[in-house]
Amino acid sequence: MAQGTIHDEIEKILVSEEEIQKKCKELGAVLTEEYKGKFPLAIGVLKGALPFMSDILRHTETHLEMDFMDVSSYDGGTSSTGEVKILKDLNTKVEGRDIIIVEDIIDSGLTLSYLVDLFKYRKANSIKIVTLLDKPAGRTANIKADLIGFEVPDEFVVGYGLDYAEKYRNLSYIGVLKPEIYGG
Ligand SMILES: O=P(O)(O)OC[C@H]1O[C@H](OP(=O)(O)OP(=O)(O)O)[C@H](O)[C@@H]1O
Ligand code: HPA
Repeated sequence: MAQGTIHDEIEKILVSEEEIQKKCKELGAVLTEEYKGKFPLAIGVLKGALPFMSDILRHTETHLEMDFMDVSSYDGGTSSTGEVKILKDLNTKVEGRDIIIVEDIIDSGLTLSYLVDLFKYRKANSIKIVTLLDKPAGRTANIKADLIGFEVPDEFVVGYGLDYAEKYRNLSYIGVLKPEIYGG
């Protein structure tokens, strides 16, 4: 990796670009099987899920519709505020639809449990959760994903959609920042 770039700010890589791409292919094939003959609504949770949504759905070989919701509970920091705010709602009706929620990470689980309750209330026919990362040690809400890419340890991770203070989303891998980056 080139010196003098954002890569210098990464202490270690937890999941490489190659591992992520291989997993997107595998998970896409699972979705292809599960939604054969159906027309699911894939909902990406902005902004973090954007790279994963793009990569996994390119390997999902069935008709599907895409929409996005922007919810936020981290306010740029490293711990959840505990309050989920809708910043942008869907343009699509959820009633009667088979929903695939695409997330980058389940940490406390608050974001997803809020969304699952919302889509149940809006009368979805079925709801499946697909997440690239699962951080079980962070969990406070009782929620599990149906499809998980990788389990990560109890550390704040960045890259491939995941940010710290809105930065690092453009890395092609998942890593942990050097401690001095949080210093100031
Ligand atoms: O399980 P939780 O503890 O709720 O954490 C997971 C959520 O937190 C992050 O989003 P954030 O609110 O930071 O918004 P962002 O995707 O725009 O960065 C992440 O992208 C998930 O959506
Ligand atoms: O570990 C994390 N990194 C970035 N964003 C997050 N949102 C929840 N957990 C995380």
